[in-house]
Amino acid sequence: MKKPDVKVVLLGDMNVGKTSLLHRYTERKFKDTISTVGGAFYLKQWGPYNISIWDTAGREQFHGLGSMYCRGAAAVILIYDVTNWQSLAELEERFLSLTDTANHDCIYAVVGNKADLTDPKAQQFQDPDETSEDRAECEEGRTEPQLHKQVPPEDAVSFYERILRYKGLDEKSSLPAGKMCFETSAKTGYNVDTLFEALFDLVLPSILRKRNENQVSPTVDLEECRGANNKRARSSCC
Ligand SMILES: Nc1nc2c(ncn2[C@@H]2O[C@H](COP(=O)(O)OP(=O)(O)OP(=O)(O)O)[C@@H](O)[C@H]2O)c(=O)[nH]1
Ligand SMILES: [Mg+2]
Repeated sequence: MKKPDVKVVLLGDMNVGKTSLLHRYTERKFKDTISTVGGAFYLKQWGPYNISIWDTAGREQFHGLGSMYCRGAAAVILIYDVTNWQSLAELEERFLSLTDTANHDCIYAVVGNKADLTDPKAQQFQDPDETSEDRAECEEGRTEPQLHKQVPPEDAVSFYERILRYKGLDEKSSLPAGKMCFETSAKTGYNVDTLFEALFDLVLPSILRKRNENQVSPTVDLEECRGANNKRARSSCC
């Protein structure tokens, strides 16, 4: 298996659509999901780089695993459901502290999913890479968005600003909220490529730094090491 250059982690409460977003991006379809157990990852080839995208479980019982999944992350996508205000509150109360193990220069995106339920633009969007069969299935029962958006975009922006404060980052020298807050629909594909690809571009410096560090760090010749250890072992046993 190829070695990932960087890690991107999806975090958020159960049912917000983390797995569906990953399916939409990687498989170009919206399919049935079952609540994630533990976590799972997908390896994405991005030009010459390999990016691992980690899908985590939102259920309370797996909460303890979150900080393990975030260890060494170059980007964390914090996902809420636009029709559920509590899912945004949970990001701050339960999930933000899990990112303490992420890289010091980790990038954060705040994503309101299920925009198709509230926004005609997101509802009418068509993923150009979706097969006609998958699209027909998705179109079934399509009606005008009827649900009330419980989370206005300004609340997501305020949350992003609080993330920067929590991380001790200066707002002026950090990526602006306007660039890091998204509304998506895993169901129609609205903004899904935009989200992942914007992040991949932004983690590029992290990838290059890591590759550089690997090049300059002294390499250890295992064969030579083994030889030396054998010699030492031999000499100590006599
Ligand atoms: N309308 C609509 N429904 C969605 C969207 N994304 C996900 N869903 C539905 O929301 C439910 C939960 O989706 P999942 O992707 O399993 O949610 P999750 O965040 O991975 O949940 P856990 O694995 O339990 O943490 C499923 O019924 C999905 O079909 C979306 O963009 N629009
Ligand atoms: Mg899931």
